Amino acid sequence: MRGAEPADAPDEAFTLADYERRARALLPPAIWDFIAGGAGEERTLRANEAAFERLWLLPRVLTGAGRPITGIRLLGRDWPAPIGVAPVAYHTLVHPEGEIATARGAARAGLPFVVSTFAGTVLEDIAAVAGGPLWLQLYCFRDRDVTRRLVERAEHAGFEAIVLTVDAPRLGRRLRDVRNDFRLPPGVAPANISGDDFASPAGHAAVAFDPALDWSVLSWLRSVSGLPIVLKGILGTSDARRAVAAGADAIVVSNHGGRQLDGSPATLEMLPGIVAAVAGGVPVLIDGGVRRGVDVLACLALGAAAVLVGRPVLHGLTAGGADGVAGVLGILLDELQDTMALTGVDSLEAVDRSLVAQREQLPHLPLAGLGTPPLLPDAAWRT
Ligand SMILES: Cc1cc2nc3c(=O)[nH]c(=O)nc-3n(C[C@H](O)[C@H](O)[C@H](O)COP(=O)(O)O)c2cc1C
Ligand SMILES: CC(C)CC(=O)C(=O)O
Repeated sequence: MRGAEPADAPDEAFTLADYERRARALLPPAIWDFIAGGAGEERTLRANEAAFERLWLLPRVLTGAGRPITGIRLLGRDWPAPIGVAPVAYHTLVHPEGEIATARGAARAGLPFVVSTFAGTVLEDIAAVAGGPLWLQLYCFRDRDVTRRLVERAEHAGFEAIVLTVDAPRLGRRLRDVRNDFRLPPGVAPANISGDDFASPAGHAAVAFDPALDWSVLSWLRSVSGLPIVLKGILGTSDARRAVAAGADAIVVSNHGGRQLDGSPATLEMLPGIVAAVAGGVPVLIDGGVRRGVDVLACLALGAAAVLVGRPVLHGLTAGGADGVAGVLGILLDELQDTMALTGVDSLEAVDRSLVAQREQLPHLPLAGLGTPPLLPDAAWRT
């Protein structure tokens, strides 16, 4: 239960949870399930959000902090806030203008948009309305010509980075979709790749995705594009180190929103170890379960350079097209500013690990010592 919540879909949305309820009330159940669902028993899906419940922020008082400044610089570009739109397939499932409306909504905040390989609208059309950095998310297909053409088109259209998804040799077993025998509705299809039968996302991935990718894919990608390469789907420290050694320009700590390996840990739990392993070598982004400004600040306190947000953007798009996307991102940004002000910091450089504590590690709380393994093994807390 998140705060004072209305029982039904609210008329006005003040939180991302409000947008989620509105979207659920509007979408056909099988489409809702495709978006909301995860793999297997959805343990990882639940864990992503639950991990944030285990962290408290520790406010500092009388710090003299003024108006919060949320801007960051990443891969050579200024972002007005450390928040971007995660790559999500088929925005046309929930709104006829699909990614065009999403790009317009993100543009209002000037925030970046990572466009999926499976976008339902044309890359060049998205670029024409975008207002912040655009990155292309890439699935590497068995057919490297199809993959290469997609990268070349994106580069030509002004996309600024390639986000290679590395956690999907095939799709995870998403039981809601299996039970619903989920198919894309007529009129929803990828707009930037063609020739295959895309109706069943899992069936298509099984035949089209390269199931045997290895680290050499990075040098192949370098041979076809000069754009920065971001690896999305890193969850372990050794893979994070390997990514830096292999020349990745950034990584996204992600479990694909709990849609791939059910039983893998929450991204927030893995973040501190990965940040330590990477040791400043490349920026570390994170996605999975970010639903509030407090969650954004918690990720930054644990060393993330920025967060990506997936499902909430689709909820906004469902509820109100470009306005809804702008609404979702605007709420996150407002909440981040509130959180910074109330925590006593006015710039993101001032955000560090001393701002968070794992609730089980606070000795004076009744929950202390109940056996939950520490999220922050070497966490310092201030009392
Ligand atoms: C409906 C849906 C479609 C997705 N499509 C893609 C995709 O095409 N490529 C990709 O790398 N990740 C995809 N993802 C994963 C997201 O990029 C992201 O990792 C995840 O949604 C983050 O978690 P959140 O939804 O809790 O914010 C998808 C997620 C959802 C919910
Ligand atoms: C069409 C799918 C391959 C998109 C995806 O990555 C997902 O559903 O998680």
